[in-house]
Amino acid sequence: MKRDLLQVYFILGSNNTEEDPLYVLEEALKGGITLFQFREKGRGALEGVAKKQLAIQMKELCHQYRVPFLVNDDVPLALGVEADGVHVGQDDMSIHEVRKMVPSNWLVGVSSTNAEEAIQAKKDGADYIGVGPINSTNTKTDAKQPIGAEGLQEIRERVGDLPIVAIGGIRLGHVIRLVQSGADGVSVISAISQSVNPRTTAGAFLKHANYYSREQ
Ligand SMILES: Cc1ncc(COP(=O)(O)OP(=O)(O)O)c(N)n1
Ligand SMILES: Cc1nc(C(=O)O)sc1CCOP(=O)(O)O
Ligand SMILES: [Mg+2]
Repeated sequence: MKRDLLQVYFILGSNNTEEDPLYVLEEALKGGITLFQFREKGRGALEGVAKKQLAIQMKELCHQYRVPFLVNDDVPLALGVEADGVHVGQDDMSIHEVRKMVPSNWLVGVSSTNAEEAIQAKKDGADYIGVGPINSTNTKTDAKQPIGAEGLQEIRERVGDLPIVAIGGIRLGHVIRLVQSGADGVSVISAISQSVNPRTTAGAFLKHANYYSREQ
């Protein structure tokens, strides 16, 4: 995959904002997010037809701005809305199962908290890994212990040039250190979804991630 896609990877579900999620997404797209993941889970999450309808609307918005649309966990939904990829964690469908089900050009991302998981994800053919949690987060109730920039750096040293996005409790002030530690970009929910100005915030994240990005 083009690792630039990971620079500002925004994740959103309807329960991550008090605003209209489509408004928040469009503002983030205008600000310059480079990749999007629909993650509809947790308290009050939409299900069934309502979930699919929101996914379709979000995909259409992403495509207007030429940003790939990925779905978290739910591979049948991703297939049903003709997404551009999926993200799975250690407790979700395995990458082998996912690859058997989805078109060969789809992006498949895998979560990794330590070097062993990251090395396995690389062997299994992940397009990228989501490494975290970097910091503590209120957004994911079952998040593991934070690994910090040091944990990320160790994983980078063990996986060569595998594309990496850092995730978990990331704010603008963390971006430089994370890119210096080997991340190709950062993935955030609340920093953008709860910003008073998601467009400006997304733009600021892009500026930081871009300025410090490594030679490709
Ligand atoms: C980019 C990215 N990285 C990690 C995750 C977390 O996936 P997972 O561990 O499966 O947890 P849930 O998001 O499903 O609760 C992610 N979604 N995206
Ligand atoms: C979805 C997710 N996955 C994580 C992991 O560590 O794998 S942390 C996380 C939540 C990210 O939200 P926020 O940017 O608001 O902290
Ligand atoms: Mg998951």
